[in-house]
Amino acid sequence: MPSSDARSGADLDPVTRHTRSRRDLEQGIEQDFGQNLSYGAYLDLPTLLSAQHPRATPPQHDELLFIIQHQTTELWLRLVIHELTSARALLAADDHRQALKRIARVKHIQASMTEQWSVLATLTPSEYAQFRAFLATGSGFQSWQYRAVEFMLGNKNAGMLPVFAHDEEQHAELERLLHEPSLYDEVLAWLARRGHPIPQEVLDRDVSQPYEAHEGVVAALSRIYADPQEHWAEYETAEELVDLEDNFQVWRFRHLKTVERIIGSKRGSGGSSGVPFLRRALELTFFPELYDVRSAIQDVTPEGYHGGDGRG
Ligand code: HEM
Ligand SMILES: N[C@@H](CC(=O)c1ccccc1NC=O)C(=O)O
Repeated sequence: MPSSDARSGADLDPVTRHTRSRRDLEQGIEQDFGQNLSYGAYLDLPTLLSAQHPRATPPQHDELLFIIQHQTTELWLRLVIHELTSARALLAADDHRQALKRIARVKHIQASMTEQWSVLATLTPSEYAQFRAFLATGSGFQSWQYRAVEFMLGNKNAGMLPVFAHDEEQHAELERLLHEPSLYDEVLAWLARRGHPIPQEVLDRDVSQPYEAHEGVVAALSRIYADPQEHWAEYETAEELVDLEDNFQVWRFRHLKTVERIIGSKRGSGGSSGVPFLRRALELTFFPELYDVRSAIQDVTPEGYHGGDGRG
């Protein structure tokens, strides 16, 4: 009589479909980790899993959620920076195909980061109030990786640097990114190299300054959007950037709504007005002309159409 495990297939050899003995199983599984690199060592889990330090006294059950939510976001941001750094370099080397591959991955990471807000949304205002005071003046304002991503995408704001003055390395890294071309600067330079009429003053701009929209860029993009088939690489790249910005805004919006339901209209621990400050950030745009071009696209009208109420 076969065991119920064997009947369900759980203990069958996947190749021979014969029942595996306990000894077979034990032989197949690596048990001597003295010589080989183990799972935990490769991933440095001892470091990762000993990096959660709740501060509230008496201890509060929900503080671990708060810490892990931030740490997972910071891990994803680390990968976003890695991918965007590569995407920018690939574009500078005229390899837009590989750059798009990097951007595709960033879009999936963003989706995951956004989805993750639902975990934090299980934190009620009463639960957060039990440990909020222990966070003192800590705030997302001080996330240098977040600021790095903002700079890389093109939201250059030198006013954010003093926040990192206490950490020489982080400050220097952000200062470096501030003076490097953003992803958008690289895309515009790439378009120019492909023969699109990007104004010289845009190509020569001081990249450490906030980007300002230029009519000449809207005109260049209008040609691309008027004939996608003819300019497919440029058109596809432009739409990928719009996806990136769209995803970023959805993340910002979910942050805002989560904050709203947890602290209401309290001021932020980082010194801002809180929800009104986060709401203003929704008006920021990384790639202004990619939105402007949308209103410049001519609607195709049916033959013989002379305007009116849509009934011809
Ligand atoms: C209970 C949860 C949270 C609350 C109440 C909250 C609240 C706030 C507030 C009020 C601000 C404005 C700055 C300030 O005055 O502090 C802010 C900024 C920020 N928060 Fe959060 N936050 C929460 C969770 C998170 C999480 C999980 C992350 C992920 C890393 C995060 C990342 C950020 C970032 C990056 C900023 C700066 C945004 C910018 O400069 O545009 N926050 N947060
Ligand atoms: N700004 C939040 C505090 C906060 O969220 C926070 C505190 C310490 C470390 C990270 C934080 N996350 C994001 O802003 C608040 O005002 O409650």
